[in-house]
Amino acid sequence: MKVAVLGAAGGIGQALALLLKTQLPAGSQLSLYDIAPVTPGVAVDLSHIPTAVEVKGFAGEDPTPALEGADVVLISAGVARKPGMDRSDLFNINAGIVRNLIEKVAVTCPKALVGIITNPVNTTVAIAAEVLKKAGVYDKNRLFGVTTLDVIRAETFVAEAKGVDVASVKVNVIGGHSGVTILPLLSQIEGVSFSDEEVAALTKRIQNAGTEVVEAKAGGGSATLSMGQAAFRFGMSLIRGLQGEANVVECAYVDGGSEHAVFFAQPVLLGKNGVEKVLPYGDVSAFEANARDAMLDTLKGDIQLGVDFVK
Ligand SMILES: NC(=O)c1ccc[n+]([C@@H]2O[C@H](COP(=O)([O-])OP(=O)(O)OC[C@H]3O[C@@H](n4cnc5c(N)ncnc54)[C@H](O)[C@@H]3O)[C@@H](O)[C@H]2O)c1
Ligand SMILES: O=C(O)C[C@H](O)C(=O)O
Repeated sequence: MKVAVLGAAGGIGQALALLLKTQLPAGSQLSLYDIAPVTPGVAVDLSHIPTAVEVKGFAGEDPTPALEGADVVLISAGVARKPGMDRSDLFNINAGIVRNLIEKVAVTCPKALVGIITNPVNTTVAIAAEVLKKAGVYDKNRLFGVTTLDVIRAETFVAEAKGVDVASVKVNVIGGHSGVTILPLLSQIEGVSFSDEEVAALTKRIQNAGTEVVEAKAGGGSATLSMGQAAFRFGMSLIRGLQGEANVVECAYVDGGSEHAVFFAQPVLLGKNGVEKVLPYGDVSAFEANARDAMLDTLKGDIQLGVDFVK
């Protein structure tokens, strides 16, 4: 198994690379790429950790050597928010970065499963899809927007609020990855109940959790450590699916034939070809149905921005 991390010298990239180096299956290869010249050094640093995972680092303008033979590509290359910014404010810089990297993926490892972390995810995933279509290699089952951070936040905040074991809390988060497009389905969580006020407050906190971190870091970036963990969880699920493990399910932002939007985050069954099956997200409360319907114009607008960028 070869996993490539693009943006590997960054806050997310380094946290993710550390987790992958320590926990990828024995015999795996970890390939780190970033424009930052420090990247080969990050790889040397990690290579001193005694696990049976080979690490190589690549810097410079061309990610091709890092992508050769990759089974999974996780992309966190790009700029992060500062206080006062929305994720959409990152579009001007990150759209071009994702386009250029995906152009190389299309040529070098078109069969790889690609997870996009770079914001604005609602738009960068659409950009990636259009680039892959242009190159004639688009397979909707192999492209994912990584929304796992919303899931782990929801699990953490629910467990805190209800005083239950966090390991027992499972939450589907549907829609997209920004503001009102993040919709945790709190009504489905087994063993706990919420008042209307609690639902409203928890939903808002999960939607604003990225901003909570951006403000707490006071200009020093956005979530990196929790995102490293989220990307690791998602990347490992992709790998477990590729290896033929049964019942590997994660919520992800996919082109899955949703009735709501071309790209929509919901639970997907992962397998040897990426998305094995897009699963129904189940029953929702009236509050959740309203919130879902109310987000759709925003989500569709975000997607269209990505389509127009590549055309
Ligand atoms: N999907 C999510 O839930 C989620 C969560 C947190 C952050 N993010 C996003 O992830 C991205 C990265 O965040 P971060 O905190 O790691 O930022 P960071 O600034 O710490 O790291 C970004 C890295 O990307 C590299 N980079 C820039 N342009 C590049 C290019 N063309 N090719 C290769 N590497 C390039 C930089 O050198 C840097 O090392 C941001 O866009 C952020 O908004 C997404
Ligand atoms: O909020 C951000 O800008 C980063 C990320 O999307 C997050 O949810 O933490």
